[in-house]
Amino acid sequence: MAATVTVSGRTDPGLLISLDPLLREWLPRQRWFAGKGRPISGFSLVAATELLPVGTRPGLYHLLVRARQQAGPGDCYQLLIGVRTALPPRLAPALIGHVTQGPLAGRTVFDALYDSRPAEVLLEALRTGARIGGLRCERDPGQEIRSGLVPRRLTGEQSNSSVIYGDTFILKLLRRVVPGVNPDLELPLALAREGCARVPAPTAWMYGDPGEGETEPYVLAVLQPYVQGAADGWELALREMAKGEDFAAEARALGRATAEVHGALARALPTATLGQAQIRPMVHGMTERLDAAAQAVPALRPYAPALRTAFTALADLAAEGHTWTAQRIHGDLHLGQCLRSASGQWSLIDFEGEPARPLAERRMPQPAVRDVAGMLRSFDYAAHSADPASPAWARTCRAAYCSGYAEVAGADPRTDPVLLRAHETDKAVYEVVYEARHRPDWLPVPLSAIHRLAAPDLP
Ligand SMILES: Nc1ncnc2c1ncn2[C@@H]1O[C@H](COP(=O)(O)OP(=O)(O)O)[C@@H](O)[C@H]1O
Ligand SMILES: O=P(O)(O)O[C@H]1O[C@H](CO)[C@@H](O[C@H]2O[C@H](CO)[C@@H](O)[C@H](O)[C@H]2O)[C@H](O)[C@H]1O
Repeated sequence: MAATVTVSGRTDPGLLISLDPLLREWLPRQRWFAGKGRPISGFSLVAATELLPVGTRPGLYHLLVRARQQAGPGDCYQLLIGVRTALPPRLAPALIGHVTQGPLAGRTVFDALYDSRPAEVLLEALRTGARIGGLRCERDPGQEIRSGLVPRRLTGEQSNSSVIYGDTFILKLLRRVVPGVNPDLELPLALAREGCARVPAPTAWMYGDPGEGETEPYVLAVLQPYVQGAADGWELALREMAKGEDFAAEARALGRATAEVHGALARALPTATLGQAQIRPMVHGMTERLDAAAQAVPALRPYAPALRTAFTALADLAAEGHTWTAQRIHGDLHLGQCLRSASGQWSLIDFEGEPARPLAERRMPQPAVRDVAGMLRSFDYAAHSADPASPAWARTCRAAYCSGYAEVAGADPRTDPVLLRAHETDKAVYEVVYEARHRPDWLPVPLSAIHRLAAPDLP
């Protein structure tokens, strides 16, 4: 591959002179930008690598850029910046802007993932296990990657950005990145070692060297086999519900798949026992999140005292000496993270956890019921986003999912209602904040669950 490294971010602030005014406008408009609603006060370059020289069509920079917002260091984002003299019409949606200052003055810069050549450069780096400046690729020697696979960008709103290569592989480029082990690579690798076929095994991945004052590398991208002809659980559930079809058999299969993945994770990675000393901070975290959510979303406030009882009930059980097992889990499981292949097999994807939480927290062993609660919420979401809402549909799916889970795990999550209610409440509170921030029209969906969770004994 022709890529050369000619730029080190720490010694080339000139690049940011060109990009700064454009990124201030463009970055906050991206779905994956985590700091919405707070103005950007400036940028610093964590790393910059020239992958294709400026002047070729296109020039290509790989950047790790920290966006400062108010106090604190700010979040670091991975950007692939294409550089051309002018954009062809097909790349119009990728436009970042026309540069008026600094070394790129007179050029047009754009999100290079929209363009095929940059996507090919990435695949070639992964295929060959390349080391390019601060970027380092590794791959599973047991999986073949053919060269020349044709890329297409995955459209649709995502937390990150993905490119599909010849319907054979999918590359996920992480957008908001932090140094350290990322569960989106760590867990699928562990599951592959364990022989668990429910999760596509990583084929190749890319690290970025630590920035100044940092000790751990960044996980930047993961390539994995593309599940062809797959439909995600959310699409399927809505489709079946609209036809008046039962989804119980699929919900049961999903319960079984979840339990298989949990079993493999418990075998592959450390587990822990949670007693009062561990439950107390967990409950404290749930309560804090509830309080913060009630501050941010006024509609939640009337329910807060009743919701808090879901957490205190768990603390009370722990105080009585009850213990629970914790293990590594998916961390943000919902119907959209489940893919059904053309042959009807379910896979789970996207092990990043809730992206807003600190990495260390996301990597801690937790009760597996947390994932179960995520899926139960998802059936409820599907049922209450339909018009008219179908609570009975949700009830059937939720029961079938728990039964399927129990068939494999040997224990039904419903036999621990206090733990389950605490986690469902915590998830619904998270969803209220998520929807208020990202999709205000959807806010009534988690709020209807909040209403039910606050009065659990109502029919
Ligand atoms: N292995 C795969 N095979 C087929 N499609 C996939 C695969 N992995 C992800 N996808 C598709 O890409 C979308 C985004 O992937 P995901 O890992 O959830 O990224 P994000 O973190 O950006 O939400 C999924 O909703 C799914 O449609
Ligand atoms: O898939 P992501 O990692 O981006 O997860 C985030 O976005 C999800 C929505 O796209 C959000 O999920 C919520 O909405 C889903 C329907 O769109 C529903 O199935 C989920 O149960 C509900 O939580 C997720 O919470 C958020 O982290």
